Amino acid sequence: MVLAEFLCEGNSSLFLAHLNPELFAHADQPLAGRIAHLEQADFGFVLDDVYPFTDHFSAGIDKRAFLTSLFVQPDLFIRIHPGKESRVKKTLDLAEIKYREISESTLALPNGVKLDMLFPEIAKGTGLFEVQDLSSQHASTFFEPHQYDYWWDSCAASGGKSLNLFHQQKNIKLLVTDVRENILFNLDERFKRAGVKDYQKKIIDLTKDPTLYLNSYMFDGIILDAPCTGSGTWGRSPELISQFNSQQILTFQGLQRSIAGNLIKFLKPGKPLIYITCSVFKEENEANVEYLVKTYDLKLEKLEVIKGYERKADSMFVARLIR
Ligand SMILES: C[S@@+](CC[C@H](N)C(=O)[O-])C[C@H]1O[C@@H](n2cnc3c(N)ncnc32)[C@H](O)[C@@H]1O
Repeated sequence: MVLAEFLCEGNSSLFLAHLNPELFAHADQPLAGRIAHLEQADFGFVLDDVYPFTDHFSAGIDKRAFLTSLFVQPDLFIRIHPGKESRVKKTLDLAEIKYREISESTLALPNGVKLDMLFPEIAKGTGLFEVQDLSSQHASTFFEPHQYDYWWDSCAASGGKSLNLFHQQKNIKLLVTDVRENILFNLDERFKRAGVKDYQKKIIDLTKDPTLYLNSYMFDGIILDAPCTGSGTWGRSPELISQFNSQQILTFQGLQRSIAGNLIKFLKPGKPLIYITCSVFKEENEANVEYLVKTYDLKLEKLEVIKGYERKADSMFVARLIR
């Protein structure tokens, strides 16, 4: 507990000042310095013990930077609906909320800001912004939809990625599916607020062949934002680290392969499958891309390990594969 206070709260911890004044004397250092201090001192602290799955990391992940980021609360990111930018920023300025402007429409807010109290009009159905992690917003730049395309968001949940798609290109047809009926009710609410009316919705378990539901549909793009370990998001929910067992990685890999395998025949030749995870494990990321390329003769156009840990955001993976 004392070590957690030292790492997460630093010299703002009165608890630490009271319980361990000796350690408190080092608490004004930056986080990297506090970690180094604990490693050298006699506390038995080993940074690797905090997240014992680093052998599974995707290529390019800086182990020490990633582990260090776990002691910092990620920011809360919003993506403002087109045309609503000045209205949202004015409300935040009036409430004296400090935010980082990532772009004209993307803001980073301190975690814990009560957006529903600041913007009560949202509860009445006014769409102003989407709460969406920065890395998730970045992954969506891989969509590149064209006018009049027909897209399928296959694991849509409450529709975060679909809304990105619509904001990139209004004139598309969209099918959203998920295995969970309830989450698609949330999608309806969210789409309504965002003014999106024209979409089709189906509840489908994609571990089974969906031909019965889709007949001869063919899509210009398919988004597979796959169920995954979520290992790139555990900075927001560190309790999940201790509950996780590395054998689960291959279970998710199997699920992701099975879902992907059931989608591909519905993709028009020459069109993209956008494969996304919020995992930092290579088995769910590069290894799956390699598998999909080999098994279904897809062409890898580009992929990216999105290093959210460098930007107080989640870490994710995205690949654009062409049939
Ligand atoms: C990472 S979430 C998707 C998040 C969403 N795309 C967004 O941007 O908010 C993965 C989704 O896959 C769905 N899922 C899990 N197993 C599935 C299956 N067998 N068939 C279809 N969807 C499934 C889950 O219900 C969950 O909503």
